Amino acid sequence: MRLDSVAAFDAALAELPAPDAAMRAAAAARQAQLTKPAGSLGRLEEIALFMAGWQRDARPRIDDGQVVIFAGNHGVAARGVSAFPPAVTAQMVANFTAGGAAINALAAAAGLSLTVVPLALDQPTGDITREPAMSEAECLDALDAGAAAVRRGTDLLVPGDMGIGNTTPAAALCAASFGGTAVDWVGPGTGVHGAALAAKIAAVDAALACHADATTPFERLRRLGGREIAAIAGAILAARHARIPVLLDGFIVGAALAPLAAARPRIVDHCLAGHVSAEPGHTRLLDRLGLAPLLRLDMRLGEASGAAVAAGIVRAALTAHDQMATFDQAGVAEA
Ligand SMILES: O=C(O)c1ccc[n+]([C@@H]2O[C@H](COP(=O)([O-])O)[C@@H](O)[C@H]2O)c1
Ligand SMILES: Cc1cc2nc[nH]c2cc1C
Repeated sequence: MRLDSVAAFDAALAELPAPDAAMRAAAAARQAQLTKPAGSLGRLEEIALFMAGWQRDARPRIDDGQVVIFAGNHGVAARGVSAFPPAVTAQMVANFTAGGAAINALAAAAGLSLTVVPLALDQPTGDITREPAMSEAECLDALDAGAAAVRRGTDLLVPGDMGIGNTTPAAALCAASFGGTAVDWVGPGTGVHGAALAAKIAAVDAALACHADATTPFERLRRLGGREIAAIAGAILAARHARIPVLLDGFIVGAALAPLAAARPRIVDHCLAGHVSAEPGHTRLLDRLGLAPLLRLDMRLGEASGAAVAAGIVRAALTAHDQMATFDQAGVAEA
């Protein structure tokens, strides 16, 4: 799908497809016959039904799961809001491409492919404390790049982010979308403390004041977000229209959804929260999105790493759903 105009973005957000209720019901009927007390596989059972509804298959599978990492640079990083210099964004993209990052190992462990999409890394966004992050054309380019990165035939999308400084726009998007002030949403990110953390809080409060009149999902993304953040939103929206289930990573991926979810809460219906990040605002964000994380491992890396680990749980849920015997087949007496 193309997200190359504000009208196309607004229309995509306005008309969200629903899961296939008949396939979900067929999966539930199968699950009721599997050799276990009803409900005894806990959330694994709901995961199998969720996947059945979105994949439109009573025996859902992950044959072609795709991790996509979007990378962008942020003008606000010049304010010292990160523990690392902006050059690390491009250096980590090279590391992803060379195969040496955590996500390379974790995607391989989970049996997922990995795509890396660098977005104009030599052009940091505007400093959100005093100007819009992006022009309308830049934001549309990022949204459309996100949509274009979703491979046809993908059966699970796992979007991830890389962008030094991006927990600052992420916090601003959360506050603008769900209320509260900077202190409610700002945390250490890569590891800022003391005076740097105070500067980060001040930067988010300044951004909120500067862009208080941005009230639509597109304007919030454009003015307070970043290229990789808009691309993640575009990928998740495109996945919805292709009925591809999505496994969410940490604070930045969730924040990309915040402006969309504030207007259309059902945008998260095709999403599972892979984990809750150690970034403190993520707990609050998942609560606002109405999502319960699959894992709590104190991870705060980004780059889809937490979601890639959670993909192993989703795969386990689907394998049990597919491979277990029924009471009939196994000759086990029912309740
Ligand atoms: O995913 C998370 O919850 C998460 C939490 C803290 C930091 N990160 C990663 O660290 C970078 C942003 O941190 P910072 O301090 O530069 O704003 C960016 O590349 C993110 O992928 C990611
Ligand atoms: C080294 C490093 C790796 C990352 N991966 C995602 N965000 C990151 C931030 C840093 C600093």
